[in-house]
Amino acid sequence: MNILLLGYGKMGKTIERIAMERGHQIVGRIDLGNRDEMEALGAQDVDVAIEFSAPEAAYLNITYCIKKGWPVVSGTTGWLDHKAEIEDLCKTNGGSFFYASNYSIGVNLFFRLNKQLARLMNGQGYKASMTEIHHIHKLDAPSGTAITLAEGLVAETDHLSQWKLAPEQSDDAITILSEREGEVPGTHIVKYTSEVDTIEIAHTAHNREGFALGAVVSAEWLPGKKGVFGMEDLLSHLDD
Ligand SMILES: NC(=O)C1=CN([C@@H]2O[C@H](COP(=O)(O)OP(=O)(O)OC[C@H]3O[C@@H](n4cnc5c(N)ncnc54)[C@H](OP(=O)(O)O)[C@@H]3O)[C@@H](O)[C@H]2O)C=CC1
Ligand SMILES: O=C(O)C1=N[C@H](C(=O)O)C[C@H](O)C1
Repeated sequence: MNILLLGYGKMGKTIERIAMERGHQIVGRIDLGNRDEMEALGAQDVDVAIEFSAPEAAYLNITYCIKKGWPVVSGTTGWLDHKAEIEDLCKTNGGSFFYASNYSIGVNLFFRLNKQLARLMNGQGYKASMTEIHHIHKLDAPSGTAITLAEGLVAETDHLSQWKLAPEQSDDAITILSEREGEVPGTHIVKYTSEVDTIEIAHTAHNREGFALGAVVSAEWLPGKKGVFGMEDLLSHLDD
């Protein structure tokens, strides 16, 4: 496949390597300085765009791809206030849009475990909290993954209705603590505490390979499908 990379930083470069190892061609590597190269590409030049850029850039990048008729896989976090607009645009234009806050298979299994644990813990008198730890270059907080975990947990917990970023807190919210340390690729911890004990589950990424492989597999899956998709569509075979 001919893949256009929108965002050529830590993730863009890892995705490039994995995509080439899987036999794909990279037809453009776009960052802030060379957007004219993207504008020179026609509808037929790109089979799929993979977008890992920055919170302030994602909305325009994805909009551009959809209007150009390119299927687009995005993993950029920190812009989801505009996701409903993108979904509408995709449907209106008959486009193909795939989004995940985290493309790693392990994290997507962890999302399911998180919801199962939340169902078990509901009404048992524990206080839930979450910690996410990432490298010091990360622009957004909390992480997109932490938001997905919090939404899953809140949906399964009767007395919770929202999340808050620490130090903010309230009785109806799960608090997310965001820590930034060195070059940590991504760690997420969900914790339940009572007066007598603590139960916690954690996912620790050792590098960016899992995120990048998931994005490339999603990009292989998307072309030819119309609409808005996510990891639950890609991984639906896990339910069999
Ligand atoms: N969903 C997932 O599984 C994962 C998501 N992410 C998310 O992906 C995003 C990127 O992460 P990462 O690669 O680590 O970040 P980097 O900062 O390493 O790379 C971001 C890249 O985007 C480029 N960029 C900035 N603005 C634009 C623009 N307007 N158009 C095109 N490119 C632009 C930057 O260019 P320049 O250098 O010129 O500024 C840079 O090359 C983040 O939002 C992160 O949270 C990360 C890992 C996994
Ligand atoms: O910025 C990162 O690095 C990561 N961002 C994603 C997020 O915000 O959840 C996914 C992963 O944790 C790495």
